[in-house]
Amino acid sequence: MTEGRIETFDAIIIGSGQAGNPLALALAKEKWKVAIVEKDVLGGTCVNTGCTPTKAYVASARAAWAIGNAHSLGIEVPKSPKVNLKTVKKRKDALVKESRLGIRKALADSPQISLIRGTATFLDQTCLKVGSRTLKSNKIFLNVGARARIPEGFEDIDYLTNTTILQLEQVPEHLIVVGGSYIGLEFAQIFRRLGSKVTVLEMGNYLISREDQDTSELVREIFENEGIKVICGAKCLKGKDNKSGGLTVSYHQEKKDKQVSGSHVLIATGRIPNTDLLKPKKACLKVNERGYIDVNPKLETNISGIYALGDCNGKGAFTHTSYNDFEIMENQLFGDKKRTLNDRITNYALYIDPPLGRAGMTVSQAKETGKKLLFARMPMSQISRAKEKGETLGRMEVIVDADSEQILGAAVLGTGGDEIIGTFLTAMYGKQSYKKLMNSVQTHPTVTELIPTLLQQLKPIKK
Ligand SMILES: Cc1cc2nc3c(=O)[nH]c(=O)nc-3n(C[C@H](O)[C@H](O)[C@H](O)COP(=O)(O)OP(=O)(O)OC[C@H]3O[C@@H](n4cnc5c(N)ncnc54)[C@H](O)[C@@H]3O)c2cc1C
Ligand SMILES: NC(=O)c1ccc[n+]([C@@H]2O[C@H](COP(=O)([O-])OP(=O)(O)OC[C@H]3O[C@@H](n4cnc5c(N)ncnc54)[C@H](O)[C@@H]3O)[C@@H](O)[C@H]2O)c1
Repeated sequence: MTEGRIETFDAIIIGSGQAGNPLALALAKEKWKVAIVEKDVLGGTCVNTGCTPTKAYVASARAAWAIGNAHSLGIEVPKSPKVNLKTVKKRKDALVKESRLGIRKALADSPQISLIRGTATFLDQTCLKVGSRTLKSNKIFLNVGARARIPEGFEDIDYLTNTTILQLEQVPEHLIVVGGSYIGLEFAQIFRRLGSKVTVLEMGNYLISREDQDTSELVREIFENEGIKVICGAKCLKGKDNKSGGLTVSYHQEKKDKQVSGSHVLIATGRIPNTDLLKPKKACLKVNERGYIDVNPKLETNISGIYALGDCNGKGAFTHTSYNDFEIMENQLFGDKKRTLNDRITNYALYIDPPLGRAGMTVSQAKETGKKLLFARMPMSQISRAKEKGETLGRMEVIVDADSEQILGAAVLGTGGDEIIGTFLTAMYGKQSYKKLMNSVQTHPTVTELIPTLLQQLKPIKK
């Protein structure tokens, strides 16, 4: 099986992601001897090629948009600000570096932790190979994350992914975005606002297909009003690098073969877990047909002593879900063992502008439960704070179980939606009757202060 010297640890963590780093520190605090293995830079997707850099770009894009719209608030500035993508990138790089250095320092400050650079592959259920080293432990925690999925027909062209688009120093002339979901939409609006012509090609009949169709249609309207071309029902089949420069994407729509050419193509067609790199078969680790490692609510895999956390277990695909996996693991190891995946309420935000904050079920999902439902919706155009800001696009909506009076889900597409959604989420975690929130007094003038009014307007809806 293994040859040479074997290095033994109390725990081995693979991947310095949103679960791996805090777990290493928590185990070290309990005096465990820990190895954390990372094949790339520290911090994983969120820090380097996900949340931090994209939200830094969202802020720059928002500044460009605000200047363009300042005249509507009585501020006279040139309508087309000059965008310097090199400076935008430099600001982003500094933020990323700061986070990465923070992680490096925290890990280095603990004598219990060995940071091992390289790709880990299983040799058996307790041993891993990293370069020429062999590591052994009875506790192995996998936090290997995911990478961009490149569809067949695009492998050989000069495409961009969420990683490489963040290295550009010139704004693309015409960015074609393949995939109209979270990654595609955030980048589409960022680059439109920074000055690109943008075309979004989405295979499904509507954008962000996990949302209710009318939410998706409202997002499409907002995008089209900003000059983004949205083409749905477009199955992208292949890409081609043009001899004269630029690229062409061929797609199938309404039974016809069509094409669109642009200067750059971003592939945003989903993620695949990095579990293949681990050679999971060597450990007899059960991986599903999409490559995700099967776990139970305690994050245990089919192999005793091996756990999977974060995007690679397919139970969440967000930074907060990965971090929550760490919290569950810590509780299972050192706490009262009561925390599990079953406690988690779905929540996330789509960082377009205005943002979409989401908690719990969509209306379509709530209807599928067969419960008696109450529903209310309020347009942002009726909310004073939104009017004062001059940001009246979008709406708030909430869905309630009529019998238990508990909130099943909420969506806030509108100014501050990413923050406002937290009010609904808190009530949901508290398992309170919606009437508690309805009878609360919220601060004026905020969008949140209209949540009690929204709840007063709840009406039964048909299943
Ligand atoms: C463009 C983009 C924007 C996003 N924006 C948001 C957002 O706004 N909000 C949000 O909540 N989520 C967002 N996400 C999702 C979020 O980034 C991830 O869910 C989050 O980073 C959790 O990842 P993780 O901890 O599972 O693993 P990761 O952070 O991906 O870390 C896995 C680490 O494991 C390493 N690794 C993999 N295999 C091996 C191996 N065999 N040996 C050694 N090391 C290995 C990798 O190099 C990597 O560093 C975004 C994602 C993308 C791509
Ligand atoms: N704000 C956030 O929290 C945030 C932001 C970005 C990414 N993320 C995370 O990253 C994950 C991945 O995001 P994503 O947007 O890449 O993936 P996704 O799986 O959400 O969407 C991929 C989209 O590409 C489309 N598609 C697939 N193949 C296609 C083809 N050949 N032609 C045209 N369209 C095609 C699909 O229909 C789908 O709408 C998300 O699940 C999310 O958890 C989160």
